[in-house]
Amino acid sequence: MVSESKGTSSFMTDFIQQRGGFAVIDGGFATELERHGADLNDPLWSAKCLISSPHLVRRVHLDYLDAGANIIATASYQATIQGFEAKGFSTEEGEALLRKSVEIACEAREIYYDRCTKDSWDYVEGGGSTRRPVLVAASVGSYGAYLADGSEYSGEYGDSVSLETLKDFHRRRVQILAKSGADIIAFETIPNKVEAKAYAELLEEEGIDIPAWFSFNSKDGINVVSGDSILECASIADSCKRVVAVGINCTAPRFIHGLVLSIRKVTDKPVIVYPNSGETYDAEIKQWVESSGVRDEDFVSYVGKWREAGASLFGGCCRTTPNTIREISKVLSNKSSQP
Ligand SMILES: C[S+](C)CC[C@H](N)C(=O)O
Ligand SMILES: N[C@@H](CCS)C(=O)O
Ligand SMILES: [Zn+2]
Repeated sequence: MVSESKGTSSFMTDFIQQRGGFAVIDGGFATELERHGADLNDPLWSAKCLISSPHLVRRVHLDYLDAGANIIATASYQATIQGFEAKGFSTEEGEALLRKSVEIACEAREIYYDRCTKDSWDYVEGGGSTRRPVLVAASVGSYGAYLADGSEYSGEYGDSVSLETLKDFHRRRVQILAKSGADIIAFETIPNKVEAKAYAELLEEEGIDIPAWFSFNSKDGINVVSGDSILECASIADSCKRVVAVGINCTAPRFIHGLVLSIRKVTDKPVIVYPNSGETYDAEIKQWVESSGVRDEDFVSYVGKWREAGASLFGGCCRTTPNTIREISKVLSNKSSQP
């Protein structure tokens, strides 16, 4: 969609500007799959549904579009060729499943557009009728996500996993997703500096011609989960010309404000935030535990502050729902219409 580097660099700022200064991302994808009855106790986690229930994947995308999302992320967070091969699929079949994750999201977008037109939900701008544009973001989870042991929340891969190992691990998936019809690649829940570096080098070496966002996770509001400095991590993202937004996801809401301020110190690129509910993930049982009592409403009440701190893309991650996204959309639209 965007092939020139100039086009890539202004891709997200233009999108945000056209939307009125902010954009809304979707919420917990796996969470909504589970709400519809999916059992994600599997090494592929949410990506299992690409095989077992693609109709549910499409349904979840539509739930988030109906809730007001401007950007939907594909079911490929834990979809890797290596993971599919471990299930007995061929390399070609694994590659096809990756493409399918984007195809389903694009289908959902078409259904949504079609409904908007038929139901006249579209809005009128400059006299002509138009519809809310939606971006499809191809999700790429970390090597730790593939390990399926929750190590995207520690970022500790051991000494045997080098920068080159990580680049080789992600290379083919990134190549496939870049040519899949997605508008942007969402590198999410990045737990450490070396993986950010691997992504940045891959984007460059492979001449990836669609934009990307880098989103890190933190459990103390100061560093990313591995203990690496958020400033260093965000600087890697800032230096990579394909990266059009930098931020934080799958992190407790109470840490977001400080992290946005830190990221702002090292980049002028749009800042993206999509926190989780504040609960903790138990990888043994693949369940979220220890509710901190953060409710959708509490979460949403922080959004204005995050915007003041310099963020412009907002959504939710694990354990957030279409309700969260509906509330975020409402809060932001109300703020924008205020004098
Ligand atoms: C973002 S976490 C909740 C994803 C699931 C994890 N990688 C696992 O497989 O247990
Ligand atoms: N977007 C992912 C989770 C990232 S932590 C999913 O829900 O599949
Ligand atoms: Zn998450």
